[in-house]
Amino acid sequence: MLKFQNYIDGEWHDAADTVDVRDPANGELLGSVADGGAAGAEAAVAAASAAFPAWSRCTAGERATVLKRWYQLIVDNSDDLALILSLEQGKPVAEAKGEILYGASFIEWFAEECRRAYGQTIPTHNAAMRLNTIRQPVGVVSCITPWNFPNAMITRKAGPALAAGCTVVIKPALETPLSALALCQLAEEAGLPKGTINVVIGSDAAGIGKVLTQDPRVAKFTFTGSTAVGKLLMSQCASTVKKMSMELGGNAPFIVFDDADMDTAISACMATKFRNAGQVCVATNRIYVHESVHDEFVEKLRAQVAGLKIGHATEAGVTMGPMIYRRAVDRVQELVQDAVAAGAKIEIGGEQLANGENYFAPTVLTGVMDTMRIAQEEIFGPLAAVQKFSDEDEVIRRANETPYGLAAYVMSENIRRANRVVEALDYGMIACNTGVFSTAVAPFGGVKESGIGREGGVEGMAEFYETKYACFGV
Ligand SMILES: NC(=O)c1ccc[n+]([C@@H]2O[C@H](COP(=O)([O-])OP(=O)(O)OC[C@H]3O[C@@H](n4cnc5c(N)ncnc54)[C@H](O)[C@@H]3O)[C@@H](O)[C@H]2O)c1
Ligand SMILES: O=C[C@H](O)CS(=O)(=O)O
Repeated sequence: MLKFQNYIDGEWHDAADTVDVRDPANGELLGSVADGGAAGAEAAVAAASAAFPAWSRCTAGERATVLKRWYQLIVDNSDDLALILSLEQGKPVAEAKGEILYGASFIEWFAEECRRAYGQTIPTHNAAMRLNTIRQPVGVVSCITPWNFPNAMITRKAGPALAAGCTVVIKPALETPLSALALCQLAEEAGLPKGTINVVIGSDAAGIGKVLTQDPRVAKFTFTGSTAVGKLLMSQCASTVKKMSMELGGNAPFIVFDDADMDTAISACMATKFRNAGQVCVATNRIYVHESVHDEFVEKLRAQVAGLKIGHATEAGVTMGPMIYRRAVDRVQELVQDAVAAGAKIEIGGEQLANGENYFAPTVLTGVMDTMRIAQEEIFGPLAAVQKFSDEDEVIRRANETPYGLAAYVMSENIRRANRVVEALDYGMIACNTGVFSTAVAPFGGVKESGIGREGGVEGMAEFYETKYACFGV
């Protein structure tokens, strides 16, 4: 059986115990990984702390050179990385390849951006003083990441952190550790100095989390995952007043106005709803369709959903794989049953599939209401919940009636309406007439209970610096 280790201080470490990694499509054992636990996290923080002085003293150009080598190695090995990702997470290989290249783009872009970490000379308020600011890396950054994008959610943090001169400790999800370890293998080959990047795997997520959120040597904690866990980890960071960034849950509205281009709306809805079997933080969660175009939309969406090819990630032409584990399937089934019991109608799907215990049929429900669980909760599965609306003010009010505020989607060919609605929606990111908008060059993140801070763009670079103000008496 394949055995994998934790990567700490530039070395590969075994542990007394191991955790199994399985293919969610069929339960096949892919290998076992050393269970590093809290002790591993302590060692990783110590390594990152020891490596920080030298790495932060490198010039931006020196860091950029190493990071660009890492980027190129990821691109050169993207087929292998995609296969590893698909086997442990379940998404079709083509989607996994897209994630690998998307993830690599954060390393490439921030390797360049760190050269522009400018300070300021400030016009003085007092002739006897000279004022300026400098930007310095915050220090050791601890990261906890989810299973749904096991490569890109790491590089979206490690890219800017390392570029800024920080060092990182990463705890990936237990379901998908292999992608993180493969990134370390390539980081080592690229020449990232020992201790700059560390990955600790463990079944004791809470114990590892306490180290990563409470060790005084950690300057910043960055988390991507559910809002519930994010709130817990935020509270744990308070004891040492850590800088934090939180990329949390979503409940995205997808609004189709009567002046939408229907083919665009259908294509965007398919992309945002069924990518990764709906296990995406910015996945469409509530579909609001103007009453005048509702039936046409449902008929066309249903036809597209019927065309999805379900199967194993490595099977040619497969466009949707399994969900990550059984309890996720059971929860989607519960949401369907709750909605149907309250009057919703199953247009297609609505049941588990015979492909395997983690497969749920891509599903379209109509007659959904905002009061149903399916509209109140993050679905995180291949379940499209459609409801009607009558006018713009009504749908904006309904779309905003959620504690979440990550992503929203507006389908309209009317530029004036699109601008009005973008300004009125309480979300961190809004896509108009498109379904996939995430990029390294723009700030990704949410408001309200969807998170704090941004990843990507100049805002994403700033997350890993402190701005120091210096005042000189002359
Ligand atoms: N906003 C974003 O960018 C974004 C991106 C991806 C996923 N997500 C969200 O993540 C959720 C799905 O991912 P998930 O099921 O892995 O989320 P999760 O919150 O259950 O787990 C996320 C990570 O936290 C760890 N974890 C869980 N409990 C912990 C604890 N007590 N202490 C320390 N670590 C702990 C897990 O092991 C995993 O590594 C969804 O809500 C989705 O919206 C958000
Ligand atoms: O689910 C989490 C990811 O952030 C989605 S995306 O690939 O960045 O759009």
